[in-house]
Amino acid sequence: MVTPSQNLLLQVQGVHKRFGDNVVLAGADLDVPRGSVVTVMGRSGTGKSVFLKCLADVIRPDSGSICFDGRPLETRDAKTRMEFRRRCSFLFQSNALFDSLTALENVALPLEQTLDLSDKEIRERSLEALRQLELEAHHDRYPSQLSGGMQKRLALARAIVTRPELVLFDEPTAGLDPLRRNAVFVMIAKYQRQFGFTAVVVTHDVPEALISSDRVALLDQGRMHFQGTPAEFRVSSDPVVTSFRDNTTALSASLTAIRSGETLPSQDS
Ligand SMILES: Nc1ncnc2c1ncn2[C@@H]1O[C@H](COP(=O)(O)OP(=O)(O)OP(=O)(O)O)[C@@H](O)[C@H]1O
Repeated sequence: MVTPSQNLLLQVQGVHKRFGDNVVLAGADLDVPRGSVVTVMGRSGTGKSVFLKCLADVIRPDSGSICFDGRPLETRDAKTRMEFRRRCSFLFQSNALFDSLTALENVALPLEQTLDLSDKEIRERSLEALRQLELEAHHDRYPSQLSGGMQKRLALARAIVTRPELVLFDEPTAGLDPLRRNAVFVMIAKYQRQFGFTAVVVTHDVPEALISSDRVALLDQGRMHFQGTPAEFRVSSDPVVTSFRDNTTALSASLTAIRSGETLPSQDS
């Protein structure tokens, strides 16, 4: 049983999830202080997305406890789960925008689904969200008529239009080039400060995560091997952390070399 902490918007303890024989989460914990950006890192396939979906109430854990604002998720009835959906938004890897809807209609959707507002109020609030993300002039465009960065901003406008307290970002930079990746992290930091939401981000982009997060966590073999500040992560002597850091540094060096046209030694040599 989790003892709720006032300072924590989310408290995750001992979450287990398996799919058949595949044990993905084996007792994962995470503390998310109010108003902070917490980034979960880990190797590919370690279960970061599954973990985030458990937080979003999209996947139900087999066991463990997830407390949102002091209330355990597992005991919530339909009404309070609806309330949770209003207070929490999920930004999908793929943006999950509807191609057949305009920017304005995409942003209006969560308002129509979660709040009892008039058509006029929905339009005004949707336009306001577009304005805040500097997209108002494009309100009648379809997602395919927007650039990759604008689509990301549109997805964020849709995620914040209900004024959520918690925003969950699943690989927000997936498929973007390095410049656009930086822009996405800047965007998250900027709007997190502007709107004051709490953010949990899942990413492969370790250098960017270490710069832009208040806290980071490392998921490995179903558990969080590390939780702390980026400064603590940089100097941690935990073997799992050092191995992850070394691999990331090696990968970064290889990518820099490829970008600058150097020939890399063969993997076989
Ligand atoms: N709905 C599902 N049904 C069955 N297995 C699933 C399901 N969702 C995820 N998995 C499995 O859970 C494991 C973890 O997947 P997940 O997508 O969470 O990893 P990840 O750490 O986010 O990976 P990546 O960084 O490559 O995106 C994988 O083995 C995946 O096949």
